[in-house]
Amino acid sequence: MKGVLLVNLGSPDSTSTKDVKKYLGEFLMDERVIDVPYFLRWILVKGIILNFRPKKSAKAYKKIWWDEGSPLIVLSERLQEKIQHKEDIPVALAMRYGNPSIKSGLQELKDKGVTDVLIVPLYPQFAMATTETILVLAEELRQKHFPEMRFTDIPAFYHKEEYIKVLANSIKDYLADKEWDKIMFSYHGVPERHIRKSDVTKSHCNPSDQNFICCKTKSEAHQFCYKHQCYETTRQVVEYLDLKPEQYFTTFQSRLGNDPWLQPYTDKTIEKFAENGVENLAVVTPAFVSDCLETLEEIAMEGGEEFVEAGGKNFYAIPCLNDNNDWVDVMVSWIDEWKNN
Ligand SMILES: C=CC1=C(C)c2cc3[nH]c(cc4nc(cc5[nH]c(cc1n2)c(C)c5CCC(=O)O)C(CCC(=O)O)=C4C)c(C)c3C=C
Ligand SMILES: [Fe+2]
Ligand SMILES: [Fe+2]
Repeated sequence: MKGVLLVNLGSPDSTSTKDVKKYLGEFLMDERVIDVPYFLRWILVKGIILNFRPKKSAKAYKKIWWDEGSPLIVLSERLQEKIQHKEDIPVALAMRYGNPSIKSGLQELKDKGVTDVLIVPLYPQFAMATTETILVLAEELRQKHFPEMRFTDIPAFYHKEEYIKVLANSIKDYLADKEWDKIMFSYHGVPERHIRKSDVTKSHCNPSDQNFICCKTKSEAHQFCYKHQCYETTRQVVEYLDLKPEQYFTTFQSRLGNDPWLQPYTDKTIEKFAENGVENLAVVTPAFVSDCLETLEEIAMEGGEEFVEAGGKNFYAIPCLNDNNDWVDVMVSWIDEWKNN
């Protein structure tokens, strides 16, 4: 029997510093997130980051937490429920870090008699810190606990026409009654090193190149190049919306530590735009399928404040696709395509 496992990033169980510390410990000890040798990672995470970050992050989580729980989890649950409503095979939800775990999601499917699982990482663009770590952990769990199961996965869908269409229409609908000068496409950042590590050609990607020569040059590296896939998402959306070059800009947010991350940085660009006379700025965050700490706090709250303090007037944080009905239909069509094959 066939079944589906949707997988998102995950959130702490609550906004207590203790739960946030536990969650960040699991997240940041992942070798595909902080990709340094184990001993160095242990010192960095357990010896340094976990001593100050949980308190700061817990404060941020408190600002966005809902009565029902973490927005990321609640919105992922709503998506799963709507998909399940339209599907006749079991659809389960799991998180890469925290709860519900991938192991519990697979167990839930197993209990319903599922042996053939479609794993759907809820990330439009591939990154080793997101898609890859989900697939690696799922395979480890399969070998250890679910050897009778067979897995297929939905690869990064940043270039799929139907995804671009729902994303572009969600932007258009949200901004329909608003006056805006520029749309910023803000993607979660990754260290430049991650881009080099994921380059299957070992020589194509140049993550610090601000002219995107490598991203525009056709290469098999693009199948796993986060930077290329982000710019390609922007390119296809602006083409669909028929935007002029001066009406949009791509940036990267949420950096951690002192290594070089993908640039230009969102926070610095928001400030620069306001200082240079942009009055009405809209921000869309296409690396996230569900609204979360990084969109609700870092962009909508912090970014909005920065913009106004630097002289901007109106700041619009465009919601993620969340449980948008057209998005649900696209997901159902991809599941059906696999199911009927
Ligand atoms: C080295 C650190 C990090 C990498 C690499 C990274 C990549 C990455 N993350 C997301 C999506 C999300 N990240 C979220 C929170 C978050 N991310 C990091 C660090 C890295 N992310 C931290 C420390 C945190 C925790 C919050 C904080 O302390 O600031 C979230 C939100 C989770 C929530 O509960 O709402 C998401 C979603 C992507 C897509 C990505 C690479 C492409
Ligand atoms: Fe992150
Ligand atoms: Fe590139």
